[in-house]
Amino acid sequence: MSHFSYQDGVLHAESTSLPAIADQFGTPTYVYSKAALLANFASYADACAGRDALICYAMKANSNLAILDLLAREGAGFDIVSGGELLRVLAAGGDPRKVIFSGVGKTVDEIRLALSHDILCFNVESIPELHRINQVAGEMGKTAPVSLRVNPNVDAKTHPYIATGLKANKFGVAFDDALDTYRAAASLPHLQVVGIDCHIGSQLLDDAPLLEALDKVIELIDTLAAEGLTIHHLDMGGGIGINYGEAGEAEPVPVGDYLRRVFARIDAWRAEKYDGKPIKVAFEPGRSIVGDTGLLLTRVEFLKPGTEKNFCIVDAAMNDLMRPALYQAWMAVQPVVPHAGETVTYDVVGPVCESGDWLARERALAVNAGDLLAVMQAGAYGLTMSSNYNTRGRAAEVMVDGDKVHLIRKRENPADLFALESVIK
Ligand SMILES: Cc1ncc(COP(=O)(O)O)c(C=O)c1O
Ligand SMILES: N[C@@H](CCCC[NH3+])C(=O)O
Repeated sequence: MSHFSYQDGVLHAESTSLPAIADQFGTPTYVYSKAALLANFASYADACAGRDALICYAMKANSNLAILDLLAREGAGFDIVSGGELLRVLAAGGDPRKVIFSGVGKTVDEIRLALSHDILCFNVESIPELHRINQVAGEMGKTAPVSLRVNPNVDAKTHPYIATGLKANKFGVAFDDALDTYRAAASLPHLQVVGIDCHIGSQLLDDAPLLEALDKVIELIDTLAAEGLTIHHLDMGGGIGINYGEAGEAEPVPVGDYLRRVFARIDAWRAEKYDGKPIKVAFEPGRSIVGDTGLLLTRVEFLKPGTEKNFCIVDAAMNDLMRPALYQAWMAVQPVVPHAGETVTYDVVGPVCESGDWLARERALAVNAGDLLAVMQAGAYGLTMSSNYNTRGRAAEVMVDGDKVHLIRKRENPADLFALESVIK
């Protein structure tokens, strides 16, 4: 069920009208639905019920403290990629013992911070990183729990910029080198090998590549077991996509179906080959938790007809939502109050000084200056990837809960943007 719907001809988030939000908070503003967020998390949690499983929300998708707090209260763990993200988890009251630390370039300070909070494990991506973690753990008198992120060389069949599991990608340890890398990890005194991880890419609509990766990972666990190395947790990464509403776009696999297939394979393998030994299963979903829970509310500034193209110039821009500029991503744009009128084909663009500053191309819209538009499915990789380019403050963020609206991030004002700068005296 969508938590964004037209009621009496006006687009609402739950039971709150978007024009009321624009009046109160201005535009551009990210608008999230609390009910949608909880429903998405529940689709993971329900499929994991009764199992030794952990859902580590990949907070890079949307790291607003209000979102982290709501998910932590539902029992979520977190997949982090920086010390800053760990500090956000702590600020939101999340449990560091449910934190998995991913990423190819963890610094000494970040490793120290993570060890001081006893995180669940480090997903390690190279041998030099193993040595660095071993050294820091030794200096702190600790043992660091590690998993290796293996790169199963599976084609995720997604946009090349967001595929991560191929040999040519910077991520993970090559599958063929995994055994040696595990041996290296096991030989280091301040590391404890606990798990295995893989993440092959994002916005996957079909789970076949994920299951193919799982089969390869299971094969590797068997090889490791034959060497006396027991794996206690298996991390499937994230990657399940959402429907962005483009014509002809395939439906994403339902989360529950995917998880059930993962568990079925793991159960069959454990019974047949792994002597029924326990294994915790972790998932790192990002987009499928928050993607369809948010939209970007923007107002039309000008209509600019042209000989080759017509432009609908809005007050949101690539700095607010860079997915279209960065990946040529297709995002749905809906009028907040649809009205009869001439339909014209527009490129919906922002005020930033770049030709790449567009949010949508070739869209048929009946629209006037001053109208509100909603860029849909903007809850993931929206505000977290935004910037201050052109000294534009980041958008406000609000969370709707029924007919209540909570401001969860104030709009940045220009003075905030240069507050850290100083002129040379
Ligand atoms: C290591 C890791 N885990 C999880 C995710 C979350 O992916 P998604 O938002 O596609 O679920 C990402 C981003 O692609 C990632 O790099
Ligand atoms: N940022 C990407 C997804 C990549 C996820 C990072 N591993 C997007 O907006 O689609």
